[in-house]
Amino acid sequence: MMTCHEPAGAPPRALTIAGSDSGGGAGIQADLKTMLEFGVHGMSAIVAVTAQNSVGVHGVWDLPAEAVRGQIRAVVDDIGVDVVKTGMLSSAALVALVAGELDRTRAPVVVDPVGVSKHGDPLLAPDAVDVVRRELLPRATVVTPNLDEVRLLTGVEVHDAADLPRAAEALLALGPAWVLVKGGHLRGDAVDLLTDGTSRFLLRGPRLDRRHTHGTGCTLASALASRLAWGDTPEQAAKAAKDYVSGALAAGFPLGAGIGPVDHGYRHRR
Ligand SMILES: Nc1ncnc2c1ncn2[C@@H]1O[C@H](COP(=O)(O)OP(=O)(O)O)[C@@H](O)[C@H]1O
Ligand SMILES: Cc1ncc(COP(=O)(O)OP(=O)(O)O)c(N)n1
Repeated sequence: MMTCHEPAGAPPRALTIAGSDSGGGAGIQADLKTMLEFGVHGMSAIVAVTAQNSVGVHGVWDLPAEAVRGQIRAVVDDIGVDVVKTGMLSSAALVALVAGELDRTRAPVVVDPVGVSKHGDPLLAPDAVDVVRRELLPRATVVTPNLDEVRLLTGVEVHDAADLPRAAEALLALGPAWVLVKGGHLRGDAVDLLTDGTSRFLLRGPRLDRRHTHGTGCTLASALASRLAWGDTPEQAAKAAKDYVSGALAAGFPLGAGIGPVDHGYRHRR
């Protein structure tokens, strides 16, 4: 276990371990933009490169294990981290590697268990799902699944907001400290449930009828991680993240022929 001193005068340090989205709306690119918006120093370990745009994912290339391990260790062992966020991890071997590397830090870990893209393109191999369950989720401070990921990880089907507590319980049984189940794919209000099994917080936002929603999940998880790095409680961090993603989603803009990105910089364009 490495311990580093947070230098006086430096912002909190956040490491995203995720895939690259060439289109800039999701993945590492969304994470770093969000981290900048929240005033933390964003750092990255790229696990896979995707050729991706507004109409889909056209190619995926995993990085060699050595390259992923090297990036994580370079950051953790010298610079230090106040929070880690994981996103697309692609393969069973890379999920296992990342889970093991998390033991090198005591920082909180936000796990966004990315399964498929908005266009239905797979971003996690089928045989990696069980490794996420067994090796990654027990290390998570907060796990942030959408409803497809809830079904993939637990088999629980969520049809309306009343099903969210059951989904959260099934996820908590896999070992994370907190679960934030995202109800973005429900009808009606966009309701998310945050719980540690004792406290329960419903985060409710009006459903925004927008086409340009690419990157909502990565953005929410990175905002949450950034606030944790500043010392917020999970409740405070999740509320701030929900506000931010709602604003970014309301300001999403068209790019390309398909689904455009949420606007990570919306606060500068008002
Ligand atoms: N149309 C929408 N209107 C308002 N909030 C939304 C909408 N779609 C998603 N959200 C919110 O965005 C965040 C990310 O959720 P979601 O889109 O379900 O994640 P993912 O990108 O992983 O599928 C959640 O807080 C969710 O409630
Ligand atoms: C490289 C990469 N990582 C994650 C995602 C999924 O991002 P998300 O924020 O869930 O956005 P959508 O794909 O659902 O729009 C991705 N697409 N690419």
